[in-house]
Amino acid sequence: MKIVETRLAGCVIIEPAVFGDPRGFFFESWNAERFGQAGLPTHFVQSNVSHSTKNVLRGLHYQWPRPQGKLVSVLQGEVFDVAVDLRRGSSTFGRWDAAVLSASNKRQIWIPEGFAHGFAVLSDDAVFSYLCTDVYVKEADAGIRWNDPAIGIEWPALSPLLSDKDEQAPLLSQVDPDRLPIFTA
Ligand SMILES: Cc1cn([C@H]2C[C@H](O)[C@@H](COP(=O)(O)OP(=O)(O)O[C@H]3O[C@H](C)C(=O)[C@H](O)[C@H]3O)O2)c(=O)[nH]c1=O
Repeated sequence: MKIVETRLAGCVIIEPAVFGDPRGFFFESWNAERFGQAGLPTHFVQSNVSHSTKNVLRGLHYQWPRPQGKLVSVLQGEVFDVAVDLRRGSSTFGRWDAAVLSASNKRQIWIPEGFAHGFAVLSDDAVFSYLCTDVYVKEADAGIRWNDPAIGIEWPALSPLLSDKDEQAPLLSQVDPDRLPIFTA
């Protein structure tokens, strides 16, 4: 397992050790002991799967209170995956980073609690799978606008298909600061 730092404090890309043979491949998508040794989470409480077609953009979502850390991966297709640090007090507050995750590159991203997360589908369709460190709490579900100029995410050229909720998401500047996560080292 290889860990690659991103521009965002605490957010890392994980390249699992992949074992190929004439039958196909095998890799551990999560191992509490190995993750613990790497300073990554050893406990998840919810696993999610979503299917999306080309140009679908889901995000940018976060949960506060009850923030969710997410270990995300792509089981089918390819996505442009984005994290934005929304933690008040973080050295990388308001900054974004992204990575292309695909079934073929098998890369994962660990997105700590307090980040907004989203992705855009680059392939014909994509199956997205992720583990969360807290459960979904509808009342705590929140989001910011995918194309907020103050954040300046450099999305691939696409005309995104968004949910109504995401279409209407606020700009970061429109969010009550008390509604934003707090950085905890
Ligand atoms: C997230 C979630 C949703 N739901 C229900 C609520 C809605 O009736 C339906 C679709 O929810 P939503 O449109 O919020 O789904 P996504 O747009 O895929 O949201 C996710 O997309 C971005 C990429 C994320 O990182 C979050 O995990 C999550 O916000 O599933 C649940 O029952 N449990 C859940 O954990």
